[in-house]
Amino acid sequence: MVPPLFLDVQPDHFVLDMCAAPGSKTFQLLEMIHMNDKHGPPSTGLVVANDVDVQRCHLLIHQTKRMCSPNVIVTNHEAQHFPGLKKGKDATLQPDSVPENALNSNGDFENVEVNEERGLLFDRILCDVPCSGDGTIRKAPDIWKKWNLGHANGLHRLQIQIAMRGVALLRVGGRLVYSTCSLNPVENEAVVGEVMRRCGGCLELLDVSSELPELKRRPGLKTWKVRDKGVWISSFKNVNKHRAGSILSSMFPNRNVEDQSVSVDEEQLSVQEEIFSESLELNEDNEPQNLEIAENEDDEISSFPLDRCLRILPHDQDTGGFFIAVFKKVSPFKADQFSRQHAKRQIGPKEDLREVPVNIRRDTEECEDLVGSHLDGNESNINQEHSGTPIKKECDVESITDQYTVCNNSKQTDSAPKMQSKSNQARHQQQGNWKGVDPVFFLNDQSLIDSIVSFYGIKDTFTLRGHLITRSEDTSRLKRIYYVSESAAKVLQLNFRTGEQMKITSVGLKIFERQGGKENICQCAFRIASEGLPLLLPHMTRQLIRASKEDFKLLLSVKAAPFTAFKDAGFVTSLHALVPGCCVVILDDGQNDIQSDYSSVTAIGCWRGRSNLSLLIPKEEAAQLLSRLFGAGREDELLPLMVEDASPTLGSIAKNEVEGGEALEGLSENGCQEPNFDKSAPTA
Ligand SMILES: C[S@@+](CC[C@H](N)C(=O)[O-])C[C@H]1O[C@@H](n2cnc3c(N)ncnc32)[C@H](O)[C@@H]1O
Repeated sequence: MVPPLFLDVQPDHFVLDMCAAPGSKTFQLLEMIHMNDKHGPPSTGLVVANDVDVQRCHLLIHQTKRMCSPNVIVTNHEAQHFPGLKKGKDATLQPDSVPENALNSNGDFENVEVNEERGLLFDRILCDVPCSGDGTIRKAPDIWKKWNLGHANGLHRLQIQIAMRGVALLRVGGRLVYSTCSLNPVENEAVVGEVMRRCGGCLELLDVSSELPELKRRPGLKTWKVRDKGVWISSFKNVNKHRAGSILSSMFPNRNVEDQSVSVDEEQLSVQEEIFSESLELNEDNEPQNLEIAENEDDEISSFPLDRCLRILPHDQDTGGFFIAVFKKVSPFKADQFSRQHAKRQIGPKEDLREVPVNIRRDTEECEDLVGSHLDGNESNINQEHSGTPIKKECDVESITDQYTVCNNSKQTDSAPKMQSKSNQARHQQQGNWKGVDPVFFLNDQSLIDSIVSFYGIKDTFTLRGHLITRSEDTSRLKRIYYVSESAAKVLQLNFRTGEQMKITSVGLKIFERQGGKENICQCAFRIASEGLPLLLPHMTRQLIRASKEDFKLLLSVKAAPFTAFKDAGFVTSLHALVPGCCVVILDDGQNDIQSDYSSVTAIGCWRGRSNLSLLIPKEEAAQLLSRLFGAGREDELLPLMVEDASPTLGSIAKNEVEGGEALEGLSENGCQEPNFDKSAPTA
């Protein structure tokens, strides 16, 4: 997908994807963060993927899990109120949760660039905002049936809010991409123009004409009209005062009509007419009607270089239609850049009330937190279907403080009921059974960590302390342990220190799982989770074993086999040498230098019993691997062959072993199947 390609993401970047679900662009961003992992040190970057909709966050989690990345945090916030993680009075410290040597005298990680004073700023931000979706009509024709003008007009305000919050959270020098899959200028150029107007000189609209030269694009519009109630309106001054709450001055090319010095660009207008020629025949209810053009035709033209925006038209290269604008933040945002006077002169009556209190709060100090709130406090007729956004009432003007999170923070909401209605809170967090927020605790149990490190022989170069998190504080009942990158750990720490403003729905790569009921026969209570195996493998020095193709195939086919079933005598000897418990079997196909390049290694988590070896991966996964590696067909077609090949006594030996009390009980925690020798292997 195109918008992330204009972000120029590097592996050490902190990236925020503000409206991320279902997550196709998040996946791309993660790929970019990890692009050097195979041949260099692991990424120090981070992707924070956010969406307001809890159900859609599920999709997002599913999508990001495919990447098996410890460098991602999924959050559930209104993007326009995404928390800045600055120091708050409810901050709860977890001083013991990170190794002391990892902290500097301020209690931060060394070299940390996130801290309570500055909050969390991002190098790259993607604002793929909710939109009317009219650019996707070819692939989703239903949108056309439901489309009406109100969609775009209703979303305009929210789109500005989200983009402004993005600017506030962007580091100076950072890039922000604003994108929609709509071709309506009200959702596109109008938003870009308004954001630039509000940000003064702190934001540059980049000319990206030399980037992705193969992409056919059209320039952004500099002039357009706004349609409302069957009328095309060319200037805010022509808006009926009863409509001024819905048709905002920011929807027009130039708020400041007195400053108009440029004449109408006929070419631009004709492009717009072409795009909207169909809609000229329809009213808001999609019914044909006679067009009425507003009397006063003072067509406005934007003074911003909006032609630097990109319009991707479906027929240019057989794609959907979409819009992209690429910004660079060149200096910190100052409140006085969007002065009270300027605001009063240029905005409509309703906006006036909202913006003044914000702008007089801080005159000259850096005011990053304020930008996103300019338009808060007004009713919104957002179309929920297209945007995926619940229709909502924003915070009151009184609540616009520099603590955005007051409106969103679940902890604070109870004590500040006026700031966000309970029903609004519930809508965001309690869709379905899932509350939308997962507790996060750093794992501090050093003896537990030591037992894991020693059992798997984990090298010093792979630090676990400070990187392991859990969902429960009680380590005796702990079921799963997750690994987070240093970048994610920093942000989690900052989140604790600033009062857990960030509502986290998913973080960490599952790396260890408790061995259900096997503790008495195993020195280590935790086995390796398959998601975490690729990360851990290069750092393991024990419980590793290599199998020939033939033996690997056998293992995948039968899922559990006695040691005697394997052909390679060296493999059998190594099996005996392993400590009972979880181990990793690596496919030794003679082609890869396993020691130096783990990236293309095939390895699976297994259980080394007293005298048999069984898989610790789900049956389906084993079947897929079998088919991918060996082109093998269905399991039941394959099994007799394998058994014949392996040993005539395979089934009976395995069965006896189980009956003899070997612990091979269900591996339900990660969905693995309990080996069932009666079903899977014929007895001799
Ligand atoms: C255009 S889709 C994003 C598509 C996504 N970037 C991708 O590539 O898969 C817009 C998303 O914005 C979310 N959304 C709507 N309003 C939001 C808000 N106020 N804050 C954050 N997300 C919002 C919707 O739930 C929806 O998932």
